[in-house]
Amino acid sequence: MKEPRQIAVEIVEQVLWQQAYSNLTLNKAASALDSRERKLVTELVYGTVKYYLALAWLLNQFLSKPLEKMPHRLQAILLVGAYQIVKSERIPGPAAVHTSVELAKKNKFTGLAGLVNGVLRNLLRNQGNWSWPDRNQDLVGYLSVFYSYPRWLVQLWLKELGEEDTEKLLAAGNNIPPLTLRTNTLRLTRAELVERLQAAGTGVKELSWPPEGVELTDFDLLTRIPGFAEGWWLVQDQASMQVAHVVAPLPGMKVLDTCAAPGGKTTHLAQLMSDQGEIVACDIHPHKLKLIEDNCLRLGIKSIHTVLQDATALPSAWHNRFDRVLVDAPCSGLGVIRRRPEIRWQKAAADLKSLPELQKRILQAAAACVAPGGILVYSTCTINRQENQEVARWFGENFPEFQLLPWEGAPAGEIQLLPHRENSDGFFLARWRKEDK
Ligand SMILES: C[S@@+](CC[C@H](N)C(=O)[O-])C[C@H]1O[C@@H](n2cnc3c(N)ncnc32)[C@H](O)[C@@H]1O
Repeated sequence: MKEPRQIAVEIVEQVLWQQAYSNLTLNKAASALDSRERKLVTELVYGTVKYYLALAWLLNQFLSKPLEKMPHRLQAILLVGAYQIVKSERIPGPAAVHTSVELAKKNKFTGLAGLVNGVLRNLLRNQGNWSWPDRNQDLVGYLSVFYSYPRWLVQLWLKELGEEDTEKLLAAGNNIPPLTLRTNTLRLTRAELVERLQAAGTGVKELSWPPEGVELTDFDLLTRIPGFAEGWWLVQDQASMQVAHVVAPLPGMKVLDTCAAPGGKTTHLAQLMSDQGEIVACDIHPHKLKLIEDNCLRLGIKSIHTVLQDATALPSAWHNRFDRVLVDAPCSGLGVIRRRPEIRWQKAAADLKSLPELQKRILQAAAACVAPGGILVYSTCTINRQENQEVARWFGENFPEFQLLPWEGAPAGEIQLLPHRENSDGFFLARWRKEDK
């Protein structure tokens, strides 16, 4: 059986240099660990991946050869060690140094164990005197290194949000997000869910909004929380839970969800419709349709049927047919960085370029499917004007038969939710009504 720090180092290596997802890789490793070990590995992986740039910057101050020139496994050992010294509040510095030296030896870097020892000891000794890029000389460099984000992303947000909001957003993206569940109100009420979770020893509290939302305050492993197989709940962020309420479908309606997998919002729509009516849930990837179907089965939903469909080319037979149409578009995901810290390293500015074109094509196809007097909602989980406000503006200019339709909290008919303001994921929503001919 491998020890937790060894597991953490291996996962960090896979996430930083082999494009692995931290949550999936962690889940796979987690089942073999006890609760204490799992918490440690989770903290080390998320913390090290998140603070990669800041930790590399600090390590490089005490290395004669750049960190980036070392083998990935050795870099991972040094980074995990540095994370424990720089950011972890519960691991004593000397223990972090000692365990990192042992890891270097176990991973066949015996000749470099002295270097690991020296660098981490130096880092520890200089606590309180670490130097960062000069904020006055190089604001982008400072924010990028201190908060550990790529330069292009800091530049993008500085341009869009200004210095104050950008700095708050960068800090919020490093916070540990709350774990929230949506009650499956087709099976039980929120009060019943809270009662049953508490009876099983899970710490839980009701969210002030939306009415189905609860936050887990104390739990061990998600899969051990009662009610998963019984379909009592689904994991969903508070911002994401807003979307179905903005779509606001009624029982008996015809609803089209153009980009529906894995089914978080589409199953929420079914709940709000008391599972009465018809929801057509499309996705372009066949394997993802299965995720929607599995969720429907677990949650006991019958009103959703899945269709393998490219949303840029929706069938003409669907034109003017749907009372509600949701476009929860493929996007850059910059609003969910606090949940998936590797997004910041695995994406590049160039990856964002083609998205607005795709989003516009989907919106255009979706607009044709809205029945007269029906409602169209556009949402993304990103913070990037080109994919959000710009796409919404383009739509408004090119589809005059649609009028922005405000809702409580969004008097302009569109809203950008920001993690540092709402303590939720970053989300964008816009809503229009099609004229009633
Ligand atoms: C943001 S996710 C949707 C999340 C989903 N609405 C939920 O709440 O669980 C975007 C989805 O769009 C799908 N997608 C990407 N391009 C598409 C296209 N051209 N047509 C239909 N679906 C597409 C992706 O496979 C992905 O599942």
